[in-house]
Amino acid sequence: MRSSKTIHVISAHAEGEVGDVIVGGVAPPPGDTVWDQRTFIAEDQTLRNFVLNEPRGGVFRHVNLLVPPKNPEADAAWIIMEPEDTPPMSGSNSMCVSTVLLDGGIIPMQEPVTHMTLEAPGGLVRVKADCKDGKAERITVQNVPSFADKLDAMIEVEGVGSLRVDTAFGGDSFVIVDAQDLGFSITPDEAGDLARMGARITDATNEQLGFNHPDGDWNHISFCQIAGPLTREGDLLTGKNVVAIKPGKLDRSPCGTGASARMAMLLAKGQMAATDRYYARSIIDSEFRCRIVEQIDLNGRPAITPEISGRGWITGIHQHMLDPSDPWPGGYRLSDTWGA
Ligand SMILES: O=C(O)[C@H]1NCC[C@@H]1O
Repeated sequence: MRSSKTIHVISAHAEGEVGDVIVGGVAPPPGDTVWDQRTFIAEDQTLRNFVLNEPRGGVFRHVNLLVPPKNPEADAAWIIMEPEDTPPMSGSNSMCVSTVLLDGGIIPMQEPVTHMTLEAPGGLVRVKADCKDGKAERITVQNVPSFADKLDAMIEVEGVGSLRVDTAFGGDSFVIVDAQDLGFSITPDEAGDLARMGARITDATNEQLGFNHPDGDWNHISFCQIAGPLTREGDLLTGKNVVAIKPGKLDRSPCGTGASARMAMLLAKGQMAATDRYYARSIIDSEFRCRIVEQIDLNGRPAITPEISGRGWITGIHQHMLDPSDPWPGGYRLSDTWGA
């Protein structure tokens, strides 16, 4: 057995969404900030291709690279690699990383609660982990500033016609559409159609509305959130949603950045009070428990600090290797599974 590189990975999922964590074998990428390191990874593509592409990866896989923190407040830092993007933040991936850091013994666990500050490319996130018997049982993350952007905008989507949409940022950028407007009930048998429709709506929104983060460094819509109806019991809003991730898969978790974006949008529309809670359900019926921690001002724009909470589990340990004679060191993608 021979290998020109060996990458050590602890695999995990959070409420159904895969988030592997590279814990060794990769030197920190160049860059003065974690954002600059993210940009290197996104432009260079070598690591992304190696871990995301087949035969090691697959369209369902997200991979996180632990890096030494740049911010002195942070206990750990990481870069998120998703099928299409290398994003500022990710809810399910932050929960996978927290689970691996604690259950894997990289950061000492304090029972019953461990507090950590993690540095994502998009900023610091505060983590509270409820821990018992050596297991981080629930990960609660205070996300980066989230805000509504365009409300009740109209776009034209091929095969659909005019569609009413909202756009919002929750650590990543979303177009949010009403599932009922598209005739979806968000059930597993609709998965293929939801993924294809979501990718088309994301493309149409980028062409017709666009998105610019006020910090100037995230200038497209990444995801389409197809949002089911909400029910209210007292101060608790509950609702299903599904997020289409380009080129053509669905988030199996309720999507933490999506829940953050949806809360910012609901607050802006007066459909959620700052004191309400929101339980987001996924297409496989997993749940993130969410709330608004505070309302803030983001460069003159009303924004929120969202909190998202879910569970993560380790699924295995892998060592990815590259035999020098392997003709596909960068792997490959085919549209049978990578197409929308
Ligand atoms: O929970 C989230 O925010 C994510 N899940 C996969 C895609 C998004 O980054």
